[in-house]
Amino acid sequence: MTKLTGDERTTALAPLKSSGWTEVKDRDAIYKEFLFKDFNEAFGFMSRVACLAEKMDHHPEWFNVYNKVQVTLASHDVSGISGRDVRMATFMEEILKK
Ligand SMILES: C[C@H](O)[C@H](O)[C@H]1CNC2=NC(N)=NC(=O)C2=N1
Repeated sequence: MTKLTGDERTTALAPLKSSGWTEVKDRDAIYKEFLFKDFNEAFGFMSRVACLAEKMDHHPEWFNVYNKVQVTLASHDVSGISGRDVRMATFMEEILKK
């Protein structure tokens, strides 16, 4: 995996930022808080992302309490944001629509 920098990073993050993702202050990572109807919905979301995470060998940092899922995405191997983070965040946005 390759760390995204400069214009490439800006371009890749633009659509995610318009979907509510923010850049983490003290590290090169992106963050979003998802709110669902209830725990069942929240955990269903996490289950689907978990399947992708295993397939991609790329894992979110996340915290869940009841209907809330707080997600931080970063690529540890490159200490920054890679295309894998963009792909995973994009997947999360797509499954919200289903
Ligand atoms: C050994 C294993 O393939 C690596 O540690 C993978 C696992 N999952 C990962 N997840 C994330 N978010 N970043 C990584 O760099 C990463 N690397």
